[in-house]
This record gives sequence, C-alpha cells and structure tokens, in this order.
Amino acid sequence: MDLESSVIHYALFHPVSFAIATLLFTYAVYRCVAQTDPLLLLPSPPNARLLGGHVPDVVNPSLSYRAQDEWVKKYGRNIRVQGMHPWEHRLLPLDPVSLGHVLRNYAIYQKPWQSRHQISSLVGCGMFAAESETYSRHRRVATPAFSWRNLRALIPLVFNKGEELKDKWKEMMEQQVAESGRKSGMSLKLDVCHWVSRATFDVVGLAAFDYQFNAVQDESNELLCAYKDMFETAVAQSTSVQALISVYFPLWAKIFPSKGSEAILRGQETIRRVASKLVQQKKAWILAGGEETDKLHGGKDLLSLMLKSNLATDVPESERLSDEDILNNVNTFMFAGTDTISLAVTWTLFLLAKHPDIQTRLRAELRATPPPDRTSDDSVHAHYNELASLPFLNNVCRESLRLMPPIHSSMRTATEDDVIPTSTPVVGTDGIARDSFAIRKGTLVHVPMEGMNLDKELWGDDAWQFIPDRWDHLPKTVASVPGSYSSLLTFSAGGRACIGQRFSLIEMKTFLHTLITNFVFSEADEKVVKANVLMTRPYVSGRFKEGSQCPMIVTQYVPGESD
Ligand code: HEM
Repeated sequence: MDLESSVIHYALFHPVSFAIATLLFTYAVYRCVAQTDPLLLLPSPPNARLLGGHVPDVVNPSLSYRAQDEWVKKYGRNIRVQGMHPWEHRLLPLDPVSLGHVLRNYAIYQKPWQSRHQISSLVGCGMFAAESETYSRHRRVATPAFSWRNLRALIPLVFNKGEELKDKWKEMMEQQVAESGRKSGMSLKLDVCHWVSRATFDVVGLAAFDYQFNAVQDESNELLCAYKDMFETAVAQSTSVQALISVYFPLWAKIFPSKGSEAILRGQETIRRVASKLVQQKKAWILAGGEETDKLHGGKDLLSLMLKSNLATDVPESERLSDEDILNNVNTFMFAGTDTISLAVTWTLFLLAKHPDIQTRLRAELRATPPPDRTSDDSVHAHYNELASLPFLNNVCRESLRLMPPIHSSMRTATEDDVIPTSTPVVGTDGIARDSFAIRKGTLVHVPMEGMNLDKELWGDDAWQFIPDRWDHLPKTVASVPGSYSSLLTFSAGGRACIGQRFSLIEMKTFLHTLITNFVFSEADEKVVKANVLMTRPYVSGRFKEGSQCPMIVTQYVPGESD
C-alpha cells in the first residue's frame, strides 16, 4: 500500500485519532513558521491573557493610556503585543516615525478583512471598507464633494440646525417651568449625547443627500429609524461573543442569525428602498441639467456632488462607480459622520462642564461674536469666518479632540513583507539595537489614535489633563506626530485619513457657539465614564446596560446672572 492509501485507510478506520494527529501536525507546522516571525524580535509585555491577550489593554480607553505609558518606559516605542490568542502577534507602533510609515504606505498597510467585513456587512463596501482600486475610485469620486468651496455651501444648514436644537431646548425648559408653576429655573437634566446626536443626524442627512430626517423635532421618520436601529444594534452587538465569532466565521451569522442581525437586515431593506429612489431622482435631475433649485441647497449635497463627479464626461466608463457603490458611500457618510461628530461635541461639553472656569472663558470669547442674521447666507458665512479664527475656541476644540478622540484606535494588516523605520533604535530580544525592523506579510498593526494623543513623553507630563492653553506653547516633540490635524491622530493620517475632517470642525465650532452662548453646562449626579464600543462613548458608571448616555444639567444662560 502506498503512503496516500495508508493515510486514507487510517483516516477511515481511526477518525478521532486521525483528527487529533492532523490538529497536532498543523499546530507544529504553525509554531515552526511562527518562530521565524521577525516580529518576535520586538520586546513584548508579559501577562497576556490566554484568550484576548493584550487586546483589552490596548483597546479599553480606561486602561490603554496607562498601559502604553508603562510599556513605552520599559520596552521602547515599537512593541509586540499578543492578539486574540497566544500565537497571534501584533505590532503596536508608538513611535511617530514608524506609525507615520504605516499610515503613509496605505497600499501596503490595508484594513484587515475582519474589520472590512464588519463595516461592509453594515453599510456596504463604501469608502471606509474598500481597498485597492475600488477604494481609489471611491475616493476620487468623493474628494471634490469635500472641497472647501463645497463645504462652505453647507455652513448655513449646519448653523440653522444648531439654532433649531437651541430653540427646542428652550421650548422644553419653558414647558417645564409652565408645568411646574415656577417663575424661574430654566434648567433641565438632559442626555446631551442623545440630543446632539439627533442634530448631527439631521445635518448629515441634509449634507449627505439632501434629506430631512427632522430628528430634532421627532424621531419617527422611517429612514431615520432604519439607520438608528441599524447602528444602535451594531453597537450593542459589537461586544457580544456571537459578533466576535461572526467576524472570524462570517457563515456563522448566516446559519444562526441573531435578533440583532435580523434587525440590521430589516434596516438595510428600508434604506435600500428609500435611498435608492433618492439616488435615481438626483441622477435624473443632474442628467436633466440640474437647473431648478427648489432643493435645500441647490444640489450642493454630497450625493449630488458625487453623482456629478461620477458622471463627468472626462471619467472613463471603467472608472465610474455603480449606483450601488454611490449608495454605499452615502451609508458610509451616515455611519462615519454622525456618531463621530456628536461624540466630539458631547465630549467637549462634558469637559467644559467639568471645567467651569474654561467654559466661562470660552463663553466670553464666543459672546464677542454675535450670532448672524439667520435668514442671510452671507451673514452666516461671515459669522463662520469669525468663528474659525477665534483662538480660544480653536484651542478648546483641539484639546477636546486630543483628549477624547471619538475613534480610539484602528487596525491595519501588512499585505507584503516590509521594513519599518524608527525614530530611536529598537533594542530587540537578542539585545541588538536596530534603526529599523522587518515585518512579515499578514502581520496585524494596531494604530493607537488615542495612544499617540495622550503620550506623556510627546505632549508633556500633563498630557492626560484638559488644558486648552497648551496649544499656545506646544512642546517640540509633538511636531513629529504624523496627524492630519494639528499633530493629532484623531482623524488619522496619510492617504486614508478622515475625509470629513473639515466638515466636522465646521459643525463642532458652529454648534459650540450656539450652545455655549445660550446655555451653561454642568455635571449631573451620575458619574460618566468612557468605553470603547466601536467608538469612545459615554456611559453612566455601573449602568452600562442602559446604553450610551451623557446626562448633564443644562441651564439657560442669562448675561450678568450666570457669569
Ligand atoms: C469628529 C468627527 C470625526 C472623527 C473624529 C473622524 C475620525 C476618523 C478616523 C480616525 C478615520 C480613519 C479610520 C481608520 O483608519 O480606521 C476616519 C475615516 C473616515 N471618515 Fe471620519 N471622522 C469624523 C467625521 C467624519 C465625517 C463628518 C465624515 C463624512 C461626512 C467622515 C467620513 C469618513 C470616511 C468616509 C472615512 C474613510 C476614509 C478613507 O478610508 O479614505 N468622518 N474618520
């Protein structure tokens, strides 16, 4: 009997021992290959958990900044951490030069299939999840829509939404005073995160595809409910074991669909039905010359601009996006551009509530810039120009985005062997110091957005505190950080940095002006803590099951009285 027949014979008559032998053999081969991984030369912290390794230490915002501070001191700036199991090693680059190399070379360091699968099963394969040529096509078509000229046209709608939120809160305060029979006390306890998120949904709905969710007024719109249910389910599911299994074994979710995945499918059906119709209407409008302007902002929404850029005569047929791709991008903007901004605004208000002196200083600066005539676009544009140049508002926004980045960290995988440069020599486990180190195809890289923003050696010993004035005298070390915005990693860096950065700053500054000049924000009794659930979100300590919330006391600002 030849070897092949012997193996088949053995497998048929001793299936259990054959399965065990196959597993042991595969494991032995895997270990041999793993031993040759150049990443093993990098120093690694001890005490990794058997399952989950160092992952909680690097993704949990309550632990990560402390763990990373300790590791940098002990092991240097390029560290090997254990991934989900003992044989999965990841690179944690806290060296600005190494991290810059990874983010700049985005064709080599791509998003891993696990995260791409997770995102595309939610919002389709739009710009966030796509890679290689599909990605380049997406980015090329979307980039003109995010030019400063086009974003400027959206400023009045952002401003008006901030005003509407302010009016709604005042109306609620007046109603409460009337119901209670009191003569004063225009104050409410509000889940600020929820309310700001209603306004940011409205803004992105209008900006992305000229659609009125009207969420500040009520939350019953069909498309709004579909998006909200879908995103909230995805957030709630993201920490479940079922979700983790489905990431590694996508078939699992198809064979054993959970209630959550069914809710996501229902949301996707509604979005497809309603939003596809919008894409067709817009396309017909553009092909007909895009003349009439009863649209809210005359075809300046991102969908119209993407369709125009896609239909431009100089774009070869092969480089055009399909309607499906365009719809996926609209979904991507809804996903990437709603919670991120509402978290950025909420965390800023939270920090200002914790630091009333800074809030008062900011209010004084903002009140010196009176609100514009909201019926005149020119007046609103002039108002934003003033806001954009206010030094303390700028410092507060940068400091809040530094300390509380809505996206805590991200992942990349090396799609080919590479050599990574370093700013200071890496001392390997063999005791040899190197100016660069090798990385093998397939290695996972953890991109520490918050980690770089909170690094004490780079930002100073007070890096974990909220000090807006630091921006007037930054340490020289910060200049080496490869961030796309003011040396911050908050919007990432390199070719795959956030496309919505400028839009976010317009919305943040405009909302802050309206809210801070009209209200005083103070802490409620509840202790608010941060947790990384797809994004860094606020939760009431001990009440995680209630979902993300950020209760605050919001009081009407009365000049002279509230100061
Ligand atoms: C404060 C608000 C925001 C923050 C902090 C933020 C942060 C980020 C970060 C860190 C990335 C890189 C993610 C990664 O590498 O895994 C990213 C990518 C992206 N963001 Fe944002 N974002 C914000 C607002 C927005 C808005 C308003 C939009 C759109 C309307 C948007 C659209 C996108 C898109 C499409 C990408 C993928 C870009 C690419 O891969 O080329 N973001 N964002």
